[in-house]
Amino acid sequence: MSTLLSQPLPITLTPLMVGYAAVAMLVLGPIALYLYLYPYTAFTLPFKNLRGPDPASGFFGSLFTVGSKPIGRRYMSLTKEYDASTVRFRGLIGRWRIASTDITAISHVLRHTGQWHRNEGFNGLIARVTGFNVLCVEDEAHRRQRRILNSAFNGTSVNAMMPMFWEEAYDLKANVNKMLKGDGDDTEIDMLQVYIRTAMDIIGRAGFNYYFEKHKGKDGENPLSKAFNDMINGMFENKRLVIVQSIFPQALDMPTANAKRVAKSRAVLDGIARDIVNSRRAEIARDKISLDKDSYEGKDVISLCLRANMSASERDRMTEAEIEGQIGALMLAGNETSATALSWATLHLVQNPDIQAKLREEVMSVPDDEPSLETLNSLPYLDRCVREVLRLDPPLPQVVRTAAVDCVVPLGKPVLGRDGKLMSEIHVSKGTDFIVPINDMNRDPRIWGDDADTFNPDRYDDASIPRTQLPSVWGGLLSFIGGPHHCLGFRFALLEIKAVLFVVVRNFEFAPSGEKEFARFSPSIIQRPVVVGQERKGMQLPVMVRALSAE
Ligand code: HEM
Repeated sequence: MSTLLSQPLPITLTPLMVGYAAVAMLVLGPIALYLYLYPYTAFTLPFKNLRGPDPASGFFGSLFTVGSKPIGRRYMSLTKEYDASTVRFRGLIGRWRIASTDITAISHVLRHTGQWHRNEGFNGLIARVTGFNVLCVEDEAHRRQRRILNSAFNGTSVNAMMPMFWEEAYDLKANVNKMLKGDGDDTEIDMLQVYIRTAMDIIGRAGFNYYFEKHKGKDGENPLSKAFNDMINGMFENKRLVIVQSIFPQALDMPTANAKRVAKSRAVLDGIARDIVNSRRAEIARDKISLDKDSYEGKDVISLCLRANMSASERDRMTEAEIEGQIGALMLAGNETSATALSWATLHLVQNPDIQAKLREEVMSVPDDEPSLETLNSLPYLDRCVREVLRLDPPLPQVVRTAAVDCVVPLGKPVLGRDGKLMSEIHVSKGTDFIVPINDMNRDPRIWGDDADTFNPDRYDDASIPRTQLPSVWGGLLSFIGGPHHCLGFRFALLEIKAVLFVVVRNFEFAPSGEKEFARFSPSIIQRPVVVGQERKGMQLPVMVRALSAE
């Protein structure tokens, strides 16, 4: 038998036969792929009994059907339409997704990080552009990185940042004053750009003791922010490319102009990150900075991580590349999120002059320009306004998790399946996406009251709000999510937002600029304000600003 098998087959391949085989593969390959992606996957889907829209397109599935639903009500309206808190629909190229407003299911998915990873395509993309940092690693690597990073994001470390938040907030005030016309009139200012600059300066100082302003090149640009922005634009500018790259991160290895641009910027970013980490390490080694000193120096995230790393056991340490990778992570996670939240806050204050006046009255009642942390945190209306902004306009409107293994998701309330039977759990196959609809849950009238779509900081006067606890790390809101991947920077973001709002509301008055209407737009991960009719200009927040001291 073995001798027979080792004999060459008595077939001689002629060029004609090779040609036929190639044609057969070209014809049959796509057919086989089609049958696998569509009828086969649908037939073998363990949750095929769930209700949901039938795919409208082979390639896009139901994405347009889902995308056409109003923002903030996207998944809520689907679940209403199909009378089931959990629905299924097909996404891109045959990939099935589950969306759920069932709190037990959401909680389960967010907490079971061994079974549910962040979207693998997205993790791959982030890893390629910023390295293997906390934003894109899972399981043991995530736990290890997070343990070290926690030392920099705990309450004590973040509270120590207060003086720096004040300095940056007053720097913002000086910048806005420079932009104002000298005659005391209102001036139109794009406050989003103002906040982006401030948030970047804050993350530079707090994250890695780096001053963007001080490190400018001959062209007047900061090389780190230039490399970072080039990389992000390279990733997100072309919407079609974003889709391709998030499914196949390997697309960034192809020698396209875009991929070369991203790789070039990544190399610059890596080089600067290495220099920054080396400088922070040298400072620690020289003991130039003592943590006891009454200064912010030496308390930035990277310095604190380096110190925590030194005292950790070898297996618990972050590698050199991982520490350097946190710089990109901080710039990615900590800049636009806070800047966007501040922009939404400003827009709500513009659209609600009574609320703006009430908030101003409160912040003006504080005698000190730079109140203590305790005083800032004890301002009830400021707290309610921040809470309401993050509820109604969470910078991340949703997060997606992907099943890393075949698993089961329990439901708090059974749903009626297509076969008319009740389902109390959902069996899920590896690779299925699960959407956590932050936006929708933050606007659920059952939790937040009948006026959940309205900006109303007074809703928290009612101690029974929120009526149900979401799996949340702060304020009962899903905005920073809950579970082991909850926002590492939530304390940081809250203090930053409060300090900046305190300063801007105390010093400036905001009013609408003409008849502009604003809309919510999520071209990538973050939901930003755009001006209706000027969507091509991208995110912006042009509002009229007047200095109060000029009155
Ligand atoms: C209003 C501002 C912010 C909001 C609404 C926000 C929200 C979120 C959300 C929803 C996640 C989970 C993402 C996911 O797992 O898919 C997240 C993760 C994260 N955020 Fe924030 N964030 C904000 C500001 C910040 C700031 C200022 C920093 C840093 C200084 C930061 C650092 C991080 C990090 C490192 C993670 C990854 C945590 C992990 O996976 O373990 N965030 N954030």
